[in-house]
Amino acid sequence: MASVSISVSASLFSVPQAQAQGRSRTQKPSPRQTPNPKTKPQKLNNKFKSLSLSSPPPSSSSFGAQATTYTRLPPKEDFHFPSFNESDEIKLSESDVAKGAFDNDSSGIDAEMLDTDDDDDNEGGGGEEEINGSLGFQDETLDGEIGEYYSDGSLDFDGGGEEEVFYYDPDGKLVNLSENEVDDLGLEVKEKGVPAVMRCFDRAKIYVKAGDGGNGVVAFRREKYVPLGGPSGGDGGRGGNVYLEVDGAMNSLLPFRNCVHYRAGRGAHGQGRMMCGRKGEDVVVKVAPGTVVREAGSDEVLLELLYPGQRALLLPGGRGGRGNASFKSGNNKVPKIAENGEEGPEMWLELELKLVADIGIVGAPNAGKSTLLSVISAAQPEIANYPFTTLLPNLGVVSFDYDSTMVVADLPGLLEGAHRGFGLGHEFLRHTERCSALVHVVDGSGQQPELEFDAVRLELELFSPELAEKPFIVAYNKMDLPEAYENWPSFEENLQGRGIKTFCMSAVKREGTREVIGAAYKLLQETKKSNEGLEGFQDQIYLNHVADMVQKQRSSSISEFEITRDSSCNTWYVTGPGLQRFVQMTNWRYIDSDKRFQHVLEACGVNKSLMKLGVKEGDTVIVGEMEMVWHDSAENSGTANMKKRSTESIKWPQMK
Ligand SMILES: Nc1nc2c(ncn2[C@@H]2O[C@H](COP(=O)(O)OP(=O)(O)OP(=O)(O)O)[C@@H](O)[C@H]2O)c(=O)[nH]1
Ligand SMILES: [Mg+2]
Repeated sequence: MASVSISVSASLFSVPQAQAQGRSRTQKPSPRQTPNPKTKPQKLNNKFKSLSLSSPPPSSSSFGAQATTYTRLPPKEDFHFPSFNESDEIKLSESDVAKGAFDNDSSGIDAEMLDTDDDDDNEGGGGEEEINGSLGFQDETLDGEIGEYYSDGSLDFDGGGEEEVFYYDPDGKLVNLSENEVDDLGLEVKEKGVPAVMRCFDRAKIYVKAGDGGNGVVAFRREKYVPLGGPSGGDGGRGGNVYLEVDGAMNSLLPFRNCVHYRAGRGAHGQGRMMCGRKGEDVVVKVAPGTVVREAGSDEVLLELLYPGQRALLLPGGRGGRGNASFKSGNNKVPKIAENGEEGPEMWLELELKLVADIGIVGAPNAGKSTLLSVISAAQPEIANYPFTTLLPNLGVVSFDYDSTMVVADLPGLLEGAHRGFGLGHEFLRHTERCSALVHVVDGSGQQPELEFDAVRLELELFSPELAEKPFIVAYNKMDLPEAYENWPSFEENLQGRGIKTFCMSAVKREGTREVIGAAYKLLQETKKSNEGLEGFQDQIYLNHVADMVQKQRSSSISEFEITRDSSCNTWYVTGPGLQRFVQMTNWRYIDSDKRFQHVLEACGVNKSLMKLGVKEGDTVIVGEMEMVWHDSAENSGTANMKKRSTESIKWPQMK
């Protein structure tokens, strides 16, 4: 293994890796490392200013003829910091993680960045730490301990006792703290995570709110020659609904990075002359096929939106408040009462995308997965001779003829230990859960293709046993290379001995790819056949159950309530969804609202229950958001009329 190529590969693929693994603040920096730059951003920025900008992102073409597939990371001695004196160019990863870390003036890298002294040079430390951080990757030592390599060749172990954190104190002095001390000080040390574009690719958190209903109004008809025209206040309009719709053109949840809040319009208020308010505008949130919806903080899946065109009514808008025309009755022909519009429900949602692909291409980094996808479909994924070229899944449509097509997903490479968060592939493995079958690409030119195959299989099994049970075929790639050609017979024999269907191909030369994809299609057909019964059923999935739940809660009876008492402050809490909704919709500006409120409390038994529980004169009673004071003077008056007694006994509302 040529050292140059390895160092380059390592430096390139470790860029996203360091991000994906999110080196935590508790990880111990290597002895030569200077403090975590995140603890002193100013220094880091200054450093970056002096180091960055002028260097055009170099291309990978001049490197990597020797790059190899890794199922585990290269040994420490093979890894060294790339020489920046070379005229060779380096291609930075798409994610621009390390953007700015290299100086254009490549007569050499900044001396401080390559500083191999053990001193704690603060000024140079920011740059060095960043380079180290971005180039860090993990390896397993002989005794199985997990360590992290850094570009200066140092190895750092996770499990080595109490972790340390370095930071600059206000005087600019370097301080080394244990984790506990950091917590005590309440220092905020930012964790490195996966880049936003990867984080938001298949996960999003959004806020949705249905529109509030418009208010009803009190109005009376006044018209020439129409004496006693009567009430004519119109009802408010209904609030807009929130829908979730599957948009076939979307293939990620990235749009939610910029737009988080979705609010439907509120209904217009009613007007005189019996004019009802306009309905609020609906809001349609478009999601990619394969989106799973949960309420934030809950594991329960609310919806699975799989097929383009599917539309779910998620939150129904609030009902419009009734105007006084609606309250006209034989007893009260001139009602001076109208309702507020009902508030629209709101919710934070967690969206998770699981791509809906028929076939998933899995394998170790650099095995040729993207090359295979580019050959069998019109997709043009990035292909390069270094691991982790693919940072996000790519989709391609393979069409055999007009009728038979299938969607194939090329996923980021899997490393041994991916289930523990090594590399990137694990982040995206859930996308294979919906695939009907898998194509496992193996780099035949690797040193031990069988081991590579087994390592990736193990990762799949560790991620999810169901995934490992999916039907799969193996595509042994790079047959055009002599090493692969030589290894093929033993590989084939080994796998066939285990009853695994194996094909050989050269994706670059487009040889053998048809057979591979033909076999994958056959597998797909077989799986579809066995799932036929289920598929028809899936199309009939009812998607409005969340809205139904909301409606059900809305229509819950007003007489279902609970009374609790806080004896320390003589306060009674009357709670119940029906009552709360009633309070919210009561418009206290109108005189008749008070009477109606009293009447309802009496009718649904709140007053009776309170008296039974021993409510006393002057106690506070809280119903919904309304706070009132209890007066039991009417009880002493001895009137037998409950309604009247209630009206007199409690002076509603007495705002505090
Ligand atoms: N010689 C030879 N090289 C190949 C073949 N297939 C792919 N390659 C090369 O292998 C390198 C990696 O190919 P990719 O398709 O990017 O590999 P990948 O598995 O998608 O890699 P990641 O996305 O990094 O996981 C590229 O330089 C390809 O040109 C092949 O059949 N023969
Ligand atoms: Mg790829």
